[in-house]
Amino acid sequence: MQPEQDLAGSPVTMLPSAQAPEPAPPPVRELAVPPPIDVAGDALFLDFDGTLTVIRPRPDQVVVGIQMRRCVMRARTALSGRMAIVSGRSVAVINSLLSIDGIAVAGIHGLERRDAKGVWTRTAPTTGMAAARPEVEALVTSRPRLQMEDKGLSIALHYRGAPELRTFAEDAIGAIAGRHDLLLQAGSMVLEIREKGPDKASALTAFMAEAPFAGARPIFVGDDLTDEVAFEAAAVHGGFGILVGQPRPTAARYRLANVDAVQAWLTALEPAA
Ligand SMILES: O=P(O)(O)OC[C@H]1O[C@H](O[C@H]2O[C@H](CO)[C@@H](O)[C@H](O)[C@H]2O)[C@H](O)[C@@H](O)[C@@H]1O
Repeated sequence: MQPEQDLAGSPVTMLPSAQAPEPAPPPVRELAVPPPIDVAGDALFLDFDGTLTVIRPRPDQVVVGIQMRRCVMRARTALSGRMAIVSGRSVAVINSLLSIDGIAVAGIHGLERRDAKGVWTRTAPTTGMAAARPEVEALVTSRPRLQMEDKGLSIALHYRGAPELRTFAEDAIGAIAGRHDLLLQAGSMVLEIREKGPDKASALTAFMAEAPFAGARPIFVGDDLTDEVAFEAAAVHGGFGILVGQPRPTAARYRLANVDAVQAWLTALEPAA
């Protein structure tokens, strides 16, 4: 190996990359189980997939358990309506899967929102998304084990059924996002191209500016990487996040192990004094 010269002119021996020291991974904090919900002062923001429902091989296989639905309804009543679902799914899909009349929902990661009074806010679709759509269709035609989920304001490319295609999918969808000026967002074995605009953090912030959420302490419960910004937003508003799943570097303050633990935590909510 030839020594190279550093800026001061001294010879510097370059290590082959195999010998270069790996940066230490960030330490993973062990998080405590969250305290009970305070029904007098808390507002609850719930992610959907992986939080209220167990992850399934395909998005259309998901169902909400009867008991979980009851828990969510009971919590909403106990919190005097200070509850919203904040999901990557569309509001329409949340409505049909959860089927709770009038519940506040932010869908497609915040790009659409129906508030507690039933008022809608929706990001306008761009021509970029329209131009990207046939390109994603062609991609999935070329690799049928990838799955396309068209949500209008975003298109998800799922590789849960073909994990070995992850790098291919990242490169291909990344190029499409770049060509059409769309955001690329990674989730749980999914890559999404989406319109620019609100995310889960801004959705939480928007709810917190309105009745009946204003003045409450926000708690955001979620499992996915896309929930991290909402954990941070909850903290900014004086609350905290609860990570669902395995420990990982996170902005959440507490952790629940899985969907069953979320249900148990919701079931144990304290009645108002
Ligand atoms: O924000 P969320 O409510 O957690 O939604 C995130 C995405 O969830 C769905 O995909 C994920 O769940 C599927 C069903 O369990 C699973 O098959 C997929 O691999 C996961 O990524 C949903 O299909 C997406 O649209 C949401 O963005």
